[in-house]
Amino acid sequence: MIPCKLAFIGGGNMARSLIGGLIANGMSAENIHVADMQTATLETLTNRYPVTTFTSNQQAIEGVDVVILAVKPQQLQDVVRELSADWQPDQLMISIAAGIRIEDINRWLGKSQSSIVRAMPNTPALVEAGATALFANEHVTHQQHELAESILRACGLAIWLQDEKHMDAVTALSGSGPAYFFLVMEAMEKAAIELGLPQETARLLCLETAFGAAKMALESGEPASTLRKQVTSPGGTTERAIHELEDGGLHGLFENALVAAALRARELANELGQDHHA
Ligand SMILES: NC(=O)C1=CN([C@@H]2O[C@H](COP(=O)(O)OP(=O)(O)OC[C@H]3O[C@@H](n4cnc5c(N)ncnc54)[C@H](OP(=O)(O)O)[C@@H]3O)[C@@H](O)[C@H]2O)C=CC1
Ligand SMILES: O=C(O)[C@@H]1CCC=N1
Repeated sequence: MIPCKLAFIGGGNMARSLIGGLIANGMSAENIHVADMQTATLETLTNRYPVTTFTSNQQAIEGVDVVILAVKPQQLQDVVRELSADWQPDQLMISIAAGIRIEDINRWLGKSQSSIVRAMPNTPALVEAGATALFANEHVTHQQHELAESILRACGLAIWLQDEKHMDAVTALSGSGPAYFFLVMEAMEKAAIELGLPQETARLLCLETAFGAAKMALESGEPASTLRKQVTSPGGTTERAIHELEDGGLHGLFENALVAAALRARELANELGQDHHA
């Protein structure tokens, strides 16, 4: 059980995943408020979960302990400024927006000593297999620290960062990461279908293989390189396939991809961290 009342501002993809994970983990939907400007988005949510919905952000945060900002980075400044008037000193704000720094959120909120956590979750939170990194400012109390961790841990792994500057790399790795694996799945399935497998057979074998590889890497504790070598018989089939992937520049591609994502997070912070109301 998570002992708090929680409001999501923004009821889109990531909020939906976190809400699904929290409810699957025993959080009472009664304690979850969700605000969004789109009634259709709210309806999609209430069709699945009996959460309380609002079209007013101010009303949604009334009486809650924790507010999770789940709007796009481009919408964050307006939302934080809007919440400022009604913000209570004992409330905890958790921003999941890519890039945006705590110091900017704090300035937009305009209060001294506000408790703010930055978190970078990912969509597998929906099935309680998420991975989230968190960073707290100095005003977050021990109890709020535990609360933030318990909320994100309900959705999977939750780990604290020692330095906020690591958040951009986390965003590039695990925030965006599910999309990379989904892309690899798409590519592998397509190639298997081209080799003649029926679509459903290709899909199931591909997904179980991805799941099995991740489970084995987690449970064995062996480095991925060791596990890869165990599959790669000298002169065998895997060796040929890996040769193709490495020849095609797989390592360099991932390096470029993660650098590009982290740079985009920094760009978002620099573009959007400016005060457009100043
Ligand atoms: N998707 C992901 O995998 C991850 C996303 N994030 C972060 O989570 C945040 C949300 O992303 P995501 O869920 O994908 O985005 P979505 O666009 O799916 O969700 C955001 C929701 O907020 C609504 N919204 C816009 N403005 C307001 C407002 N002023 N008040 C209330 N609601 C508003 C949007 O409505 P409308 O569509 O009309 O604008 C939309 O329904 C982003 O900051 C992103 O960086 C972090 C980790 C992973
Ligand atoms: O693509 C994005 O910007 C967000 C942040 C991490 C995952 N999705």
